Amino acid sequence: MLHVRPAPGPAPRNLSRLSLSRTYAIRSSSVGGRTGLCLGHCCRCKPLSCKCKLGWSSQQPPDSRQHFRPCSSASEAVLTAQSDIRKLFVANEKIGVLLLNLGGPETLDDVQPFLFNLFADPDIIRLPRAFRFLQKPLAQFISVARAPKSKEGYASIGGGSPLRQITDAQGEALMEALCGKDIPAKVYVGMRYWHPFTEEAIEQIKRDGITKLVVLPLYPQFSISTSGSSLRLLESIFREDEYLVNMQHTVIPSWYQREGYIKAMATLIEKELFKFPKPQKVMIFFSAHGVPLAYVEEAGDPYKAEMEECVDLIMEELEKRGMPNPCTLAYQSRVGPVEWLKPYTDETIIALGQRGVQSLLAVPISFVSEHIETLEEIDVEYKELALQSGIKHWGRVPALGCEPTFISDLADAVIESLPYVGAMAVSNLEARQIIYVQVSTTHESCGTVQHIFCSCLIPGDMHRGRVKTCRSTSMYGLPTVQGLDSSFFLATDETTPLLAEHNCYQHHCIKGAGKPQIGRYAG
Ligand SMILES: C=CC1=C(C)c2cc3[nH]c(cc4nc(cc5[nH]c(cc1n2)c(C)c5CCC(=O)O)C(CCC(=O)O)=C4C)c(C)c3C=C
Ligand SMILES: [Fe+2]
Repeated sequence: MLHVRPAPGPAPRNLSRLSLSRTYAIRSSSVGGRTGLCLGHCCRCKPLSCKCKLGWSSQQPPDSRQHFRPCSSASEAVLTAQSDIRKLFVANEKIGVLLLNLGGPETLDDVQPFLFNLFADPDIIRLPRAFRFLQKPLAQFISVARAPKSKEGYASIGGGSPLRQITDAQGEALMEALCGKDIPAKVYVGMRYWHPFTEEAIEQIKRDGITKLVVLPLYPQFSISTSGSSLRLLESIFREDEYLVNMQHTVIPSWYQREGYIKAMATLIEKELFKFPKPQKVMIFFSAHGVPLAYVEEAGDPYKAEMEECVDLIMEELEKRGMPNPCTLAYQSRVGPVEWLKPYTDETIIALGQRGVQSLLAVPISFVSEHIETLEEIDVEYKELALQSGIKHWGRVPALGCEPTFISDLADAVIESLPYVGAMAVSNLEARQIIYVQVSTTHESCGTVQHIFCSCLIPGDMHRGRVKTCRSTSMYGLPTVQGLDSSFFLATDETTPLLAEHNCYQHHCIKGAGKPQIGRYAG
């Protein structure tokens, strides 16, 4: 079935949630000793040109620790909410932002080992516990078998993935944007499957003596297979490391609903629409990277729900701008024999052609950099398929990359998360069992139920079977919703009975708990 929404679009939504962000904390752990990567210094902190009111010194001494010396007094701060945050969290602190991303092979020789790393990840190939010993042999087998096809793809886009360069540029831009907002911070890039690996970034963070860390996966929507996997790795790194145990941190697990991101996407779409002969007739075709269906249906991955909501928000923004175009959401890039999220992009393109759609604008929606699946799969394969299927006019929206509104919004997301950095004591989290929960708020005045966040992390094994039997310790959701204090919502088997009425908030267990219950945020 096609997920096609004709004009004029979805029911009106309360857009106040656009300002919501979500933060989580990770438990701490240990790390191997590799060289790390960081993106350098606060660009504006040059003598006499430093715009960071509470920023680093204008000097750049060889000892990186000195880069964090506050360079002005609190009296410079204006008494606004943001400047209060600055006063509280910037002075005498060394703030780090860790961007998490997938990573990609930089040369054709990297392709097979990169694929091995990817398939060896139990969040990518989810084997039952009893078969875990097969993970690496299987990864070896699949990576060798897939490498020739993947190499062809990477060869056709210049011999390697552009992901590292783009992510580095985003990190530089984010650092500049933070500095421009008077938050001096160092930005680090930690990739999941290729250099610079997350472990390398963490080593650099330790060497730099970061005291407050914001972890920001560069995936707008959360999936177990992407942000979840990276956060799980980070959690295992943090677990036994003395330094990391004491380093205050927070995580922004997804940010697809942020106003700046939505507006930046709408602007990119708008610009491309006007390249068509009849912009109002163009079908906006959102193509998201797929995940196996079982992730959503069995493991409770919020990816599909977040994706659909994200598309709705972008379409609402376009409607507000006078572009009530029809739109479709489909899922691409499936791998292997199992069923993935549907509708599939290729089948949808064919069906749209058969239905007489003349103009299609492809929008890559699950990733904010150009990569093999935009440059090869969409630009070459799907374009060809569309033209063969009778579609006359084809266009593609570029990935956000370093688009200024987007980067500025990421900087705001980091700043908004600062009050939550370190709010969670690691010791409180021992022996908790985590389940998936979806947290919603019900507006007393109108009765509207509004989705707030979906807690997700997650050792993968806990997704199997009934929630009540899960054994893993892991994620803790921290909703950063206006009107809530910074106490934590710990969705655990143990805390579930403790949840009691609290204002108008409800929690729903996605799996296992049946009926929605009135809950409270347990601090
Ligand atoms: C939100 C984005 C992504 C999701 C979800 C995702 C899930 C997922 N991916 C694979 C298998 C492969 N992915 C590959 C590359 C790749 N994947 C993403 C993003 C998501 N993956 C990106 C951005 C990239 C490209 C990186 C680059 O080098 O440019 C690949 C390798 C390429 C290929 O051979 O096709 C594989 C394989 C699975 C199995 C999965 C969910 C379980
Ligand atoms: Fe992928």
